[in-house]
Amino acid sequence: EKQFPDGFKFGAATAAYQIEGGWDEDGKGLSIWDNFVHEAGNIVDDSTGDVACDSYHKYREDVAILKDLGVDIYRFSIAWSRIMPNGTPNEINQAGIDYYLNLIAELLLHDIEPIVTLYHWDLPQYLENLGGWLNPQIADYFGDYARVVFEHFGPYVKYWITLNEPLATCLSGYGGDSLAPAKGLVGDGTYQCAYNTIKAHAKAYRIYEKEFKQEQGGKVASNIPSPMFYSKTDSIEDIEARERAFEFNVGLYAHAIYRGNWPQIVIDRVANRSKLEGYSFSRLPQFTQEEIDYINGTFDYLTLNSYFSTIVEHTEEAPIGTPSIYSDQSTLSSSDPSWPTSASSWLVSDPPGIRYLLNYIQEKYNPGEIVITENGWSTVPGILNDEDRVTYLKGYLSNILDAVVEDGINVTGYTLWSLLDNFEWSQGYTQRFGIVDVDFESPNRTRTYKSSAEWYKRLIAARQIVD
Ligand SMILES: CCCCCCCCCCCCC/C=C/[C@@H](O)[C@@H](N)CO[C@@H]1O[C@H](CO)[C@H](O)[C@H](O)[C@H]1O
Repeated sequence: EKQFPDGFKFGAATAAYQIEGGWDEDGKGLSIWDNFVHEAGNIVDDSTGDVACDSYHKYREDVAILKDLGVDIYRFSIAWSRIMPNGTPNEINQAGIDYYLNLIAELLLHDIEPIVTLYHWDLPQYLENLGGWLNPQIADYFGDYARVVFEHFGPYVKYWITLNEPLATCLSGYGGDSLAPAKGLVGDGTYQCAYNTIKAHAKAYRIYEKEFKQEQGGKVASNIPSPMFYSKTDSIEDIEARERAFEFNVGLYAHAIYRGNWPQIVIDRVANRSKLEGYSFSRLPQFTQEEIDYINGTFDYLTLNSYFSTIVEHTEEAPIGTPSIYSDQSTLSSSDPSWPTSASSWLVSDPPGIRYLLNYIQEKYNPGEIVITENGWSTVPGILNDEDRVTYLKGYLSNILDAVVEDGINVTGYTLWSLLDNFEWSQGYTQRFGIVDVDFESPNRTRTYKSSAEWYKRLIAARQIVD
């Protein structure tokens, strides 16, 4: 049997808003998610993350579970407004700092390495009032936040992720309305947000590089979510459509960091359509040469979230009308009917896709090291015997193993999404991604292993795919 290499690290992932609760405790400030969930109609089951898994109080129990599973790494995020209530450095909340120091200490005590995300979608509301990710100064605010994080936690953390899935923030939060702050600015907002998130990431990277790296010796990267994109046919049109889909969804956030500037196809198409729409400038902001040089190369590794595959085909150019990133992109996406479906409309299982994708990403960005920071499966609530999740994970991990052993891709870690059932954003508690069930009806938020947790524990112990 093929073995995962010795240095390969297994783990699990969570995010602050989805598990912590304690939304207004001990001096924490409000985030855009605290406000979004309290507005009726935004979350399908009208639930909130006010308590969620109550990990703010139960983190020791979470770490005990991680220890029992035998993981090497745990990916979690810091809630910006828990340590800086309004997002600015003029007020630091010591109780928030202590919470994360205690969590990290508990992890290290059990030989579990933290991998820490600075921003997993919970922007301090005060910064949103200033324009959020559309405010050109947000990179400076993020830089100040990053500095506080590195100062306090840097001695204990070696792997940093600046922003989780900027694609989701920009496309669904500012371009669309399914994530907070639901701005719905599909033609302009997505690009301005992308521009600012890239500059914020680069700022944090450069601060670390200049002020902390020598002493702390850690690695910093942004986060890239990507499905495997297949072209529907071998026609030139569909192959080009597949490239466009990749560049408009992945390249928009990765190209400037790994190769310099936006992808050329995005520059050309948005400029062209903007002109036809009557704009005197491109809706895609331009990087100056100085910005390109500052951003290019701001990575020490690559973190990849990947769950599914999609089939892309060319579609006729949309008539000039309301500006939209979708018309700029001009592609259609579909699924293969043979791919098993989950409780989430977008999540289908295509295990070989992850191996193709890893090869594609390696060739395109040559990042040196890749950590898969999210991959997982959703079910409806209440299922402890989650055989479909085990089948999915087995297929994906087996293909990841082949990518490492057969293809020589330097994937050094894997943090499964998710350790616990948790608050699944606008889907509330209707979709469950945990390998550990959480009883959201009980005040104790009782945790119970699913079959997948038992299976993952055996896999980690064996360091090979197990039945
Ligand atoms: C990555 C998307 C590229 C778009 C390519 C077009 C293909 C069309 C299909 C559209 C589906 C879009 C919905 C995608 C959603 C996921 O990528 C997103 N939910 C992943 O975010 C992480 O998901 C976890 C489980 O949902 C978890 O909630 C975590 O917090 C997120 O980081």
